Amino acid sequence: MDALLDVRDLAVHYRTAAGPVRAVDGASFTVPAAGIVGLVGESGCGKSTLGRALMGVLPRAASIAAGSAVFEGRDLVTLAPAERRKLLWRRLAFVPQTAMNALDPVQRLSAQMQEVLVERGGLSRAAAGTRAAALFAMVGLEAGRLRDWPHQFSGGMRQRASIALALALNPALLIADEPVTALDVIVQRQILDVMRDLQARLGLAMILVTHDVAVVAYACDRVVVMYAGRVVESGPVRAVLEAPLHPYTMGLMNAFPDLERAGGELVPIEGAPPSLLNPPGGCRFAARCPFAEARCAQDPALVEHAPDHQVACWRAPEAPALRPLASEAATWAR
Ligand SMILES: Nc1ncnc2c1ncn2[C@@H]1O[C@H](COP(=O)(O)OP(=O)(O)OP(=O)(O)O)[C@@H](O)[C@H]1O
Repeated sequence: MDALLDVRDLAVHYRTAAGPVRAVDGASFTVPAAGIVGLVGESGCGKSTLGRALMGVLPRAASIAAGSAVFEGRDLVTLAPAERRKLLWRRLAFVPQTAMNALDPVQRLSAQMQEVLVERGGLSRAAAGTRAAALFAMVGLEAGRLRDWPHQFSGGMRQRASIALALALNPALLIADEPVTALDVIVQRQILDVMRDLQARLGLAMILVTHDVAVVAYACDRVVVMYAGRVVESGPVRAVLEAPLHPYTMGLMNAFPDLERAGGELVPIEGAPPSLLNPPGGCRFAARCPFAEARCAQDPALVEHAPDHQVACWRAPEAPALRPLASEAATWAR
């Protein structure tokens, strides 16, 4: 697989009074040059931190402690800030967790577009106006709405506008952090349709950070499942979601309603991810895993179990026998 981005053993720590919080603790995965990769896991598993580390927009208390993230042949971890800034918007763009963070509430959309297109992209004002209208059309917004202020937009429209803004300078990789989380299901689907359509038309790569496995199933080509700061399973969406190898992936699939049809029993995974201040040794999911055994006290490595399908679970070879059990609510009851 030709990787656009190759993340290896990436570790990101927050400095706190109690010691380092290992929010990302040895995460490895690749992103191909085109297609949508879903980065999925429960709240607190380190997805947002990972996305922000790749973008170079970590909060002050956080820093990359180890690993690499090679994007178009250059390691984002060691890249000088000035070099990294050159990549932002042009090669690498970001849609932050709330669209209101992407949009400036005190500027009309047209001014925000101009700022990116003229100041960062070097377009003339006239060319920027044409490009802004085309970008709005691409995400399904009327060009006339460029004159509006962000507060005049609905949540879905704001999300469309922030995607248009992120795509302004034709990036090769777009990282979107929970782009549909605050929206109702119908609007979620519309935004995901826009993202899929743009991916296909423009041929770029996207990383879609989400806690919702139904979003991954609906919109993504590949999936990277994160648990407690680590990648526990990754591969093509179909392979991973139709035949999950990790009990955490199996559990996530029971815990979310399907975007396309209602119904079906939702079974939560009891408990919560461990604190990343002092992560447990061995498999980090073991404490919540209905299939944990003595050997799970040892840390399972992320290995290629099937072509292009990686998993970190000692019991992955038994997955075909575990899957039917994992779909029963009783298995997860404590
Ligand atoms: N500023 C911070 N200081 C200390 N710890 C933090 C900080 N921000 C996040 N963390 C911790 O880092 C871990 C990962 O958080 P992160 O937000 O990346 O997870 P997430 O999977 O994206 O969850 P969410 O969807 O809730 O944002 C969590 O344990 C969280 O408590």
